Order: sequence, then structure tokens, then C-alpha cells
Amino acid sequence: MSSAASEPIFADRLLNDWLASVGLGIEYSRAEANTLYFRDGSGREVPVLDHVCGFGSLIFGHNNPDIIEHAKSVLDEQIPVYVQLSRQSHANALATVLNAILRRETPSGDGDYAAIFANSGAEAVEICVKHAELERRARIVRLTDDVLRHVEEAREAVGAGRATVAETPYVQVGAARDDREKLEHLIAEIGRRNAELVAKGPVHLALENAFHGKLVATVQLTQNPHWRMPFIALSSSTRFLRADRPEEMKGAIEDLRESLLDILVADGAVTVVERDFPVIGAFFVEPVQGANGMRPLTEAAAREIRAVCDAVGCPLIVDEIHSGMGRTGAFLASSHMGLQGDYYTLAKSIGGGIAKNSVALFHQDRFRPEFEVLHSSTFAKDGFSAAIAMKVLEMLEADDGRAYRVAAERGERLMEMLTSVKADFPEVVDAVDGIGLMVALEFTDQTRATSDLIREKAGSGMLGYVVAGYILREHRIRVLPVGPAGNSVRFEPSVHLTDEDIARTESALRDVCAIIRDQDGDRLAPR
Ligand SMILES: Cc1ncc(COP(=O)(O)O)c(C/N=C/c2cc(O)cc(-c3ccccn3)n2)c1O
Repeated sequence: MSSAASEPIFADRLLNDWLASVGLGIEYSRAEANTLYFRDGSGREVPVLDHVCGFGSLIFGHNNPDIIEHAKSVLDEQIPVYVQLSRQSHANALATVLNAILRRETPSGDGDYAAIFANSGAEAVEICVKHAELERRARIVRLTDDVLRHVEEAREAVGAGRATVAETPYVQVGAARDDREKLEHLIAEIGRRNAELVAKGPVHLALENAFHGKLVATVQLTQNPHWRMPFIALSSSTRFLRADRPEEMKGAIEDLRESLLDILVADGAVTVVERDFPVIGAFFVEPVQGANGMRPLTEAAAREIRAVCDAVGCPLIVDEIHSGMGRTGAFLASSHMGLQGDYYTLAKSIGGGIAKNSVALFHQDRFRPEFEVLHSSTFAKDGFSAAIAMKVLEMLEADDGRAYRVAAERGERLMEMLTSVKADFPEVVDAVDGIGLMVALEFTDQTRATSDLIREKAGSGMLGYVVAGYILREHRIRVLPVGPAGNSVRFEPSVHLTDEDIARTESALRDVCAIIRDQDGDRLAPR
């Protein structure tokens, strides 16, 4: 395999060709704070304002000097990085700091979350899928043990002549007429049906336009069909629900309801009863939807989702991988809307922009200790990423949480600017949304635009990428679309965002909005 430049291409051939086609095929050579640098044809360093910031994984910016210094110091000390299956007190030290923060930021404030560390956000979510299944299976075992005990009681009662089996139970389970005199056939039919139900996997709940990762289980929790459908046969199914339609949520729960058959003896009669079966494994929720225009949940939706999980008995998993770690002006975005989780996931900025790390946190009332040895991975909980995570938490919590206040204030300035652009271009900007430094601007539907280029790119979901290529080329600012829609641009810079950065961004956005307003699409054409 070789490219026109005669060098062999073994990685990213398709991706790099596509990036070049939309004007994003830049190779960066240096990165610091909110700035990326690339070298132009004459070798000169060209600065680019970065609003993508590692898809929101750089709350303290690229190569933050304090984090880099800490990394160098721990490496110079030759800390043990990989010492699996030994006492690694740094894990509990990190979990202790996280618990103190969760006690402050969760609505119940009753803290005590067990921590399982991993290597990526999706792995943290996969861990939640696995732990939720442990919980669900434990509920199923309690139910099936009850049924086994009741079957023995029925056998004993009928055998001793203390109970009889009328017609109804046989009809209930559809037993054949000639089998209706034999209790054993009733028991066998109940056992067969229950075994079928137990053998089925769980159904998971998530919100429409959810993004929870792209591993085998998590890609089924990510609604984008382009990423999810090719692998749908590999994992449990998900019911995607609208957070703003509580009645629909309730209807979906009813629609998914399954019953386990049980057999009871009362007043000399054997009866068959139906018992709720735990089909739903968990409800996965992003407090701010990264792939859905950075839309935050409302407090009402947070209450509804909590009520659904309480009614169903499944864990509510708050996925803070994108929204957490201070990005929205609080450690947890869910603290803004009072969303109380049973599990929490964190990743991205916990790595300080230089390490890979993630964590799943399980409320002690639900945590199953055996899980600590059921899930593992070679690089998880390593000494280096833990040291970096401790430094990041220290920086976030410093000066009574100054970083959160800075994120909130910078986010307000950014949102003010976006709102003013929307006000001046009502026919071009459909929405601006988000919290803190997790915001997005969505364009109006351009699929019927008069400009051929704008219409075609909007129709293929590529308008946001072409706009990003234009802004990069003409304004030296890096933005990317949000999620599958593609007709939006996301802003998730670090706390180092300056007023000048915001002014430059405004100028670039007004330029693009004027192009779209005037349908001057050819100016957007990648060069
Ligand atoms: C809430 C949430 N839960 C789990 C994950 C998965 O974390 P990892 O990427 O660390 O596995 C993410 C990470 N987000 C990645 C992401 C979020 C997003 O909105 C778009 C894209 C993306 C990626 C490639 C191309 C286009 N878009 N990627 C997340 O935001």
C-alpha cells in the first residue's frame, strides 16, 4: 500500500484523505494551553486557537506546565507505574478525594462510592454495564430461588392432599388439556418459560442522541446508527428515550415489562402468579449531551429519570466523562440539575491532558465487592496516571474551587458571544446551548439551501466539518461539529480561554454566518 508521496501508508489512510477533503488535514507540531501550532510551507510556526481541546479532555489546556512538572517529578522519582496485584495505595487515595467531592456535589451527599479504574471512557462505561449485570443477576437469582422454594411447597401441599390445582393455572401457562391433571407438567411449563426469560439479556435505557463510547457494549448505548448498527448483533439492545417526554418514558418501561411465573399455595389452592422480572439493566444518562448540541438535562427530566430508575430498581448511571472534571463550572455537571446517580463515570480531563485514565464509581449500597477481581486490565490504576489525576484534582479544588468559578465565568462570556451571534443571524443560527466550557452552536437546516455546496454538505451531514475547515484556514481557529448531525460547531476550550480568544472566535463565526446567510457557499469550499 503506498500513497502518491511514495511513502507506505499503513494507518489512517481513509481518515487522512477525508480530513484533507474537508480542509482539516493539518499536522500539529506543538501544543500549549489553548493553542496548537503547525509549520507552514516555509517552516514557520502558525498558531491555531483550539476549541476542541481533545474533545473536552483538556480542562487545564495542552501541556499544562504544572501538570508536566508534576509528571516529570514523579517519573524522576521512579515511582512504580505497573505493579498489578500488589497494594497500590494511590488508588484508594484517589478514590478518597473523589468521594469527598461527590459528597459535596451529589444531591443526596451520602457519599461512599467504590472506585474501579480503567483506561478510557468507554471502558469505564463497559465496567458499569458489567456491574449492572451483576446486580441484575443477583435480583434474578433471588427471584428464581423463591420460585424453586414455592414449587417444593406446592409439591408437598398437593402430595399431602392439602391443596389442589384447579383449571386456571393450566390455562394461564397454556398447558395441553391432557396434561392438566399433572402438577409436574405445570411446574415443567413454568420452569421452561422462566428459563427462556432468564436466558435473555438485559435491555438498557439511554437518551436519544446519547454518546457513551464505541466499544462492543457501549456502542449500543451510542445512538448514532452509523457507529452502532454494524455491531448491533454483538451486544444487548438499548431503548433510546426522550428526556423531555416523561409519559413516553413510562410507556417504554411498560412496553418492556416481563414477568416471571411463580406458583403459590393459599387456602388449599395452587395458583400461578406473575412477578416483575428485572429486564432493564441500567439507565445511562449524560447530564450534558456531548453529541446532541451540548444540551443539558432539565431538572424535571433529572427527576423523571431518577423516578424511572427507582420504580424499575435499576441503577442510574451518570456518565460525566465529557461533562465532568469541572468543565461546566462544577466538578459534576449533574450537580447543576440535581441528577442523583448510583454509578458515575469520569475520564478525559482526569488524565491531565497527558495520561489515559478513567474511573467508574459505584454507590456502596449497590457495589458488589467481587467485581474488584472480576474486571481488570493491564494498564488500569497505574501509578503514573493516578499521580496525574491527583494533581488535576488538586488543581481543580485549589483556592476553594477557583477553577470551577473560572470555567463558569469563561463559559458565560463564551455563551454571551454565541447568543449575540445567534441574535444577529436568526436565519442561520438555530440554537446555542451548553453549560460552562461545554457549549455548541447549531446552524439552521441548510438541506434546502440555494447554494449547491451548502445544500450538498448539509445533506451529507458534513456542513459542520466544511465550516470547521474554513474557520481553520481563514481564521486559524480549530472547531469541530457535535455528534452525528454535523450542522453544528462545538466549543470545549480550557480554562485559559481569553477575552481576545472569544473576540477572535466571534469574528470567525460572524464571517461564516454571513457566508451562509448570503448563500455564498463557494467560499466554504476546501482548498
Ligand atoms: C459521555 C461520553 N461517554 C463515553 C465516552 C467514551 O470515552 P472514550 O472516548 O475515552 O472511550 C465519551 C467520549 N466522547 C467522545 C466523543 C464525543 C462526541 O460527542 C463525539 C465524538 C466523535 C468522535 C469521532 C468523530 C466524531 N465525533 N467523540 C463521552 O463523551
